[in-house]
Amino acid sequence: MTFPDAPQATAHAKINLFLHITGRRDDGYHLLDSLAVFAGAADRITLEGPADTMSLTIDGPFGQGLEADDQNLVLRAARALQAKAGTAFNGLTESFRLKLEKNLPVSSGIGGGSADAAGTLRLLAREWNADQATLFPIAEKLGADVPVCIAQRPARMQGIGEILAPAPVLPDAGLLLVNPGVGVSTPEVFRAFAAGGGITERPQAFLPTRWDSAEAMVADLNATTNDLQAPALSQCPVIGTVLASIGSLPECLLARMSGSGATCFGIFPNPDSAKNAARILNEQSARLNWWTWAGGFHHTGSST
Ligand SMILES: C[C@@](CO)(OP(=O)(O)O)[C@H](O)COP(=O)(O)OP(=O)(O)OC[C@H]1O[C@@H](n2ccc(N)nc2=O)[C@H](O)[C@@H]1O
Ligand SMILES: Nc1ncnc2c1ncn2[C@@H]1O[C@H](COP(=O)(O)OP(=O)(O)O)[C@@H](O)[C@H]1O
Repeated sequence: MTFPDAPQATAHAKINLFLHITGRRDDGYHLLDSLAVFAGAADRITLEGPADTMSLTIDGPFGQGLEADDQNLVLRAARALQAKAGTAFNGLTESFRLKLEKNLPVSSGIGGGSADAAGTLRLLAREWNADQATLFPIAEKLGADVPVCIAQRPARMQGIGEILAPAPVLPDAGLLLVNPGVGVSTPEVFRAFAAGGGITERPQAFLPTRWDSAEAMVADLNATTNDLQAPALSQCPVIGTVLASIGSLPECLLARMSGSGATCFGIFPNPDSAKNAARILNEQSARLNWWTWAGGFHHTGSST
């Protein structure tokens, strides 16, 4: 049982509105230029109580198939912060029973695991009075997407994700997320990208300081792309069906894949038009058992 006032963190889905690959480091990691934003859809992490060692239980619609083992990003984040900033009593570092409510599909290009790691760091930082400067080096080691998930605010991501620059203030647009239930491996998609010819030389994308409407945002996004979409599609052809389905919905302004896939998003004039589109898509594709979510952005303003 979870107590109503148990400390909790929400771990919001990250969406790459565009993703350009600009180079490659000597260690093989790809350099990116990407606009990362956050959707209302979220996992939830709860600190259920004290324990002798860090422990984790998982529930929620996508909890099955995700192990609560040492590799889980919640436990890895908890232990990494514990080692740096944990409070000790009688010679023992404080540990907790953690619970993860997994609402976001796994390995799906919306950074659910990264968001969980960042949410766990925020939650435990409150318990142990750790500041953001302590969290960042830990976040970077946990994964390329974890730093942007700390603030969960729109940011332009560069480097491999560790360089965060201000993003435009977002409009109150509608967002539809659709995942066809097929997990996609991020390293394999990057490998397919490299095998398919690699980097396209192009001028850096222009981004204004704000967008006042979904239409203005989409006008600029139309000059960008997701470089991982074609390689992901070659590995997982159903992504093409998802993109075509989103693009055919009423009032859809843009249909694109997020991250390394397979989740795709649609941009709509406002959250209600996105919810209406989701209702129509769910009726059309009920037999396919796709995961859908519709609403708005989590935060519209950048933190940097
Ligand atoms: C592609 C992106 C875009 O936001 O999102 P997702 O599809 O994961 O949501 C991220 O860069 C993914 O970040 P993240 O999922 O944290 O990746 P990591 O665990 O650090 O890396 C997994 C593997 O992907 C490859 N990788 C990852 C990031 C990067 N910039 N270049 C890479 O080549 C590497 O082979 C690495 O071993
Ligand atoms: N709490 C977690 N949630 C999701 N995936 C996790 C978690 N902990 C570890 N993982 C592992 O991290 C990998 C990437 O997961 P995820 O962040 O969902 O992918 P993506 O960034 O593509 O959406 C998967 O192989 C998964 O097994």
